[in-house]
Amino acid sequence: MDMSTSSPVITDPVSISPPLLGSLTSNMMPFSVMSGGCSSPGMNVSASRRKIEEVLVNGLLDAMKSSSPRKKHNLAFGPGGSPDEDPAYTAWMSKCPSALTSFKQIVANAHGRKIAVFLDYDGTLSPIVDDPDKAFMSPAMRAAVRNVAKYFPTAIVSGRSRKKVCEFVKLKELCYAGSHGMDIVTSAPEHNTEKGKEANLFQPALEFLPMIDEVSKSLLEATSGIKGANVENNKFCVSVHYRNVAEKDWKVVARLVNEVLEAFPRLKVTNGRMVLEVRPVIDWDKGKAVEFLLQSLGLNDSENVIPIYIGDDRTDEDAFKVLRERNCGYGILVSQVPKDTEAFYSLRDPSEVMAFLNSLVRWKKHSL
Ligand SMILES: O=P(O)(O)OC[C@H]1O[C@H](O[C@H]2O[C@H](CO)[C@@H](O)[C@H](O)[C@H]2O)[C@H](O)[C@@H](O)[C@@H]1O
Repeated sequence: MDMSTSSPVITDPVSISPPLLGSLTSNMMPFSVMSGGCSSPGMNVSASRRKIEEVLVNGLLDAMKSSSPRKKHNLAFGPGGSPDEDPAYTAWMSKCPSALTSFKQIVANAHGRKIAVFLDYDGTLSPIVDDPDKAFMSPAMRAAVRNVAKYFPTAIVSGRSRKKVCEFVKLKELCYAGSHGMDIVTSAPEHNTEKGKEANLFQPALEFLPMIDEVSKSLLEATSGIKGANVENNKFCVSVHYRNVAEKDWKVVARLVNEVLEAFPRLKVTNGRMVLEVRPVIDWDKGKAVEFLLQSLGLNDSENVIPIYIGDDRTDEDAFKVLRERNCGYGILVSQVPKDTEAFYSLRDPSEVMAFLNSLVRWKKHSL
């Protein structure tokens, strides 16, 4: 079932951990053996195991199907169509209004306080494209981000490796958190309010580096026969892209990822936009990365600092949640379809993100 069409509000699936398979199967073994009916207990064990594997693979497949409903909705609008024609989208906008039309409200609280800007990369600063190596940022967007960073402490928080996202963004005046926040450099000196502090490197999953290399190779090998599959090593996590894989083969992708992950109980799978993300099971995400950045940049004073986080993906929800729970700042979801979100506001696409960033700069210049 394609969940993207079953409900007007899309609930992003929770992470799926194939390593669960190990504990589930070992717990179930005695039951399978004792349940009898089959002459060989071994056969029962493997039948149970196969059943559980099937459940996990199907769970992964459901998550894959629901992870990128945009195309379908765009098609529904027809050529030149707009989300405004979709009543579900209009209803959702009343809960998660446009950050552009709500701009005055957003900055109303900011007088005398400091705004800090956090930006996701793919789907936020660059449009989603078929080839992950070609997700370039436009020069106009780069200029907008550069200007924002002149006036506000600014960080990119991406699922990409830090190196790759730096190569795309090409701006020195920012902080970068790559690998979903597992690789952070705080090096924007003019915004580091803790004077004299050296640029910091923070890598909470350092011990996983050899494991990630290994799993990346295994995934590459396992999926090499699937047309359109693409494995991207993001240093502390690995992306298995299926955007260009025929839908009939998605289950094979799910099965192969599941099989590879059986040998890596300390890794888990989450899903993004047409991508399965393999990462360490550590308690670290983009939300934790934002907290870390606020702390290390001397911006932890929730009375006087307003963090704004803009992102489009399931992984950005962790950051939106942190801001909501701290009761400080705003999450802004980039989406053209209604989604369950912890964000307060929304923007439709990277062009609206650019307009919002430019508005922030204009507002700041006026208020100086
Ligand atoms: O946290 P982000 O900066 O948003 O990174 C999340 C993933 O983004 C990239 O994949 C997504 O964008 C690709 C290019 O537009 C697209 O082809 C793919 O389908 C999307 O999932 C990146 O390639 C992944 O490694 C990141 O994890």
